[in-house]
Amino acid sequence: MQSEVDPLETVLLHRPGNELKRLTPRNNDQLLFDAIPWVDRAQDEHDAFAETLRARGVGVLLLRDLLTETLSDTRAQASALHSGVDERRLGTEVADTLRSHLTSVPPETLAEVLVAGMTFEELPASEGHSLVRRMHHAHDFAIDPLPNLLFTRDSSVWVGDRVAIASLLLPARRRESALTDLVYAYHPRFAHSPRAYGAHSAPVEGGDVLVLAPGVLAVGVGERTTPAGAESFARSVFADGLAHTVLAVPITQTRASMHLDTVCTMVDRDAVVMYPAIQDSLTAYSMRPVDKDLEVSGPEPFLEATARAMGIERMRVIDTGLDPVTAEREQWEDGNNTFAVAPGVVVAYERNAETNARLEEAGIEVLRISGSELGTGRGGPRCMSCPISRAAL
Ligand SMILES: NC(=O)NCCC[C@H](N)C(=O)O
Repeated sequence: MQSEVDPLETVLLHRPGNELKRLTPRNNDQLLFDAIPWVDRAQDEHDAFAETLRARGVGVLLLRDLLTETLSDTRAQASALHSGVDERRLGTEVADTLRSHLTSVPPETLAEVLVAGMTFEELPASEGHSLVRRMHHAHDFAIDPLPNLLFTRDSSVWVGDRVAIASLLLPARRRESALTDLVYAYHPRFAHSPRAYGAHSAPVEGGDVLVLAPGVLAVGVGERTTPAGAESFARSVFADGLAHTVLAVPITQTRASMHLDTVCTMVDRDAVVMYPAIQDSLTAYSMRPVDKDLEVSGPEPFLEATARAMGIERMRVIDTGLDPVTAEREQWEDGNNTFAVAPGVVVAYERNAETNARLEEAGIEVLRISGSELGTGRGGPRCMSCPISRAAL
């Protein structure tokens, strides 16, 4: 992975499943969804997204399949039970019973529990006495569901030939990286993939990381990725020789702009689509390696810093030219969260008609998908995809 826009070869997606059926008006805020999705329709939309990618020759890997295959390895199973069964929540009696039950189930069932979670009423029966069982409500979660696993972008990031397991900030998402970590550690397909960064480091989420060009990364710093996360990530990629410049890009700490890719994505080798409201104010600090340390300069305008680091004359911004209200509406609905499958070819939600029209006027091919249900989790095509390999041109 040398750039955001090189022709996509293989991508990791997660087809949403029963974990979405756990969302209620009482828990959706905490589980980071803005509405209650219609699950069958969300699955249809996701199938169409995967088919759009396959039709372009992309190899689509589904996280659920990889996880099930991974869990046939007993070391992976032990590690999954360690991260999935929380003794602090369950107490020793329930935790022991649950662990021994989950050790005896087939890998598909274990994968389902790890992804869709388990309520107290679904716990296996036991002979022992437990205050925990008596006092918890039947619908409380013994294992939390992971509805945001859909957004595979955020829990791991490939840079060059290395995979970095992201360190997710919010409790509702933290366990996602334990699952991706497991797949990369034990699935035969990834057996010898070298690692970068690690899930226990300072917070960095994949939606904040843009691979702008060979050796040049941008990392959004805002609601999810912290300054410490951006700096440690930069130190780690410099130590591994994966980059010569990392740009730390401050973004507003709001839900609308939770990651850098909600306001800016690359659509061509030298072009981005960007939320107009931030175009003139976005800045970047440049980090470069010097003698085992790093040098920090800036802040300076984002577009100048990126062009210089990439060695191009200027970064083109597809000027959506939208009036502020339409721009705000389409940004909220992930209009700027496009997913490049090749230089100048992106997948985008069809509902953002104005942004898509401007992209086409600028010569970008837009592959439209519907996302009215998928979008209830507040993420677009880029958020829902983790590119694993792109053809280096
Ligand atoms: N890269 C992204 O912007 N991902 C979208 C994540 C949405 C998810 N509901 C979250 O709040 O983390």
